[in-house]
This record gives sequence, C-alpha cells and structure tokens, in this order.
Amino acid sequence: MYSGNPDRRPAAPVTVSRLRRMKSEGKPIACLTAYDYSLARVEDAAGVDFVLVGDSLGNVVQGRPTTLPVTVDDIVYHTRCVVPACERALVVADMPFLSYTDERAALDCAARLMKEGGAQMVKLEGAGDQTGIVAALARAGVPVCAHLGLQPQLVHKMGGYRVQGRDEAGADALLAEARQLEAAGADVLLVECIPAVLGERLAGELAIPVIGIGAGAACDGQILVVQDVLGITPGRSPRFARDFLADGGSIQAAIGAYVEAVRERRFPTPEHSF
Ligand SMILES: Nc1nc(=O)c2c([nH]1)NC[C@@H]1CN(c3ccc(C(=O)N[C@@H](CCC(=O)O)C(=O)O)cc3)CN21
Ligand SMILES: CC(C)C(=O)C(=O)O
Ligand SMILES: [Mg+2]
Repeated sequence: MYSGNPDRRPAAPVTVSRLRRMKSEGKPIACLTAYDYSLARVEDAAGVDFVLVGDSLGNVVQGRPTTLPVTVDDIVYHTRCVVPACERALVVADMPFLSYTDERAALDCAARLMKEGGAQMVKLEGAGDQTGIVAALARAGVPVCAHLGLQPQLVHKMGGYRVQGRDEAGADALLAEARQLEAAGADVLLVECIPAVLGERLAGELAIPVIGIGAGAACDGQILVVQDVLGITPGRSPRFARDFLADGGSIQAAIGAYVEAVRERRFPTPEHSF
C-alpha cells in the first residue's frame, strides 16, 4: 500500500481498462498467483500486472490434493495478506468451490472478498450455466474474471486434470460459452489447459483480455502458479509450467525473468502448450 513517501511513488495501478488497452496494443499481460505479502511484493516490484489469490492455495499452501476444501475465509485471509503488497498490480481473488451456487451466494462471496479481503476483481470457474451469476455480479459493479477450459473445481466430475476443447465440438462449445460470458459482463477470461490454436481463436474473437495457463502463446496474457515458477511444487508440475529459478539466481530474478519472457512472448513455447 502506498505510504505517502514521495520517493516511493508507485507506478499507475493496473485497472480493468488498462488490461483492455494492453490487449488492443498487443502488450502481453503478465500474471502470477500469490498468497502472502512477501512474494506478492516481489511480484508487484517485478511488474506482474495481475496477481491472483487462487484457490490453488489448497494445493500449494495447505497441502491438500485438490482445491475443493478451500473456504471463503481462507481466500479472504490470503487476500488480506497480498493486498498491502500490491501498489501497482490488480488483485484478483478466486471464489471457492460451492461459494457461488446462486446469485445471492455469489454476491455474498464477492462482498467478503472485496470488502474484507480488498480484492479488486473476483474469478469464478464455469461456463454456460454461470452467465446469470456473472451478469448479477456485473450489475452490482463487481469486476469479474471467468475461468473456462480445465476447471480444477470439477476434478471429481471430470475424473482428473485433462486438456479441454480438443475436438471441434468441444472447441466450438467453449467459444460459444466464452462469448456468452463476455456478453454477460465478464471483464477478463482465463482459460486453462486448452489447445494453443483455441487460445489464439479466443483471444482473436473476444474483446476482453484472454489470460492463458497452458493455452498457448497467442493469449493476451499468461498466468502460472508462483510455486511452479520457483520450482518448489511438490511432485510433478503441470506440463504448461516452467521453473524460472532452475538456472540459478534469486527469487526476484526468477520472477523478473518470467515477466520478461511473457512480455517478449518467449513463454510459453510449444513444449509448454497443447
Ligand atoms: N502447483 C499447481 N499448479 C497449477 O497450475 C495448479 C495447481 N497447483 N492446483 C490447482 C490446479 C490444478 N492444475 C493442474 C494440475 C495438473 C495438470 C496436468 O497434469 N495436466 C496434464 C495434461 C493432461 C492432458 O494431456 O490431458 C499435463 O501433462 O500437464 C493440469 C492442471 C492447475 N492448477
Ligand atoms: C491456476 C489458476 C488459474 C487458478 O485458478 C488458481 O491458482 O487457483
Ligand atoms: Mg483457481
């Protein structure tokens, strides 16, 4: 948070309209997850545009096998830890599993994430049946990021973490859902684990910025879980991830290298895509 010291005047904060401008100017948006003050500060200083307090904290902070046990209280707590570090980055908070089953619940959850947590945008997983919820949030003035493709909250329904939208019917359905979410008032679309050609089509056809994770290099921005960028994820990381600390140096340098690689479109490469 800006303390008022004129020697540490922050760069202009990232806003929804700034993200749209970056898209139209062809400037890739660099995004990372963060769950605590110290790492969020490193990310903000490195120029990360969009910091996500993700429900992946269930995995990387709490050591659970899925994101399902994460509560609204958990996300509020971690958002409160991250917000004071972000002088420039936009802070986005995930709505946890079963916290947005109807409009009332979604508005209550958004109220907690924004009023108690200080988030500037909320993110929710889901497609066609979620457009009413996105519209209700948008009507209430809540900035929304919709999350399509692989939805980790559906792990038990899908039977694992798999690439989505591989066949033509699946790709067309995803594209149609994305258009509906945009029309309902989503400000950003995040897409996870889809073929690179579909990521390219989405970014080309939507007016709102499309942020990819395992969605190819043509998306308007990229996001990764910060533990994957630092190579400290227990077990195997997803194929779309890259360890930016493996070549040595510091955590600051690794996060800086990630931001630079996204800005110069050197990440992801085909080996990190589907
Ligand atoms: N550390 C971490 N990184 C993440 O990106 C992440 C989490 N945790 N936790 C929540 C979800 C789970 N995610 C995952 C987890 C595994 C794969 C995975 O293994 N994907 C396969 C592709 C499978 C296919 O080819 O259909 C892969 O090889 O990467 C993908 C996303 C993404 N999220
Ligand atoms: C993997 C990203 C997109 C996410 O939703 C999370 O970190 O929870
Ligand atoms: Mg999430």
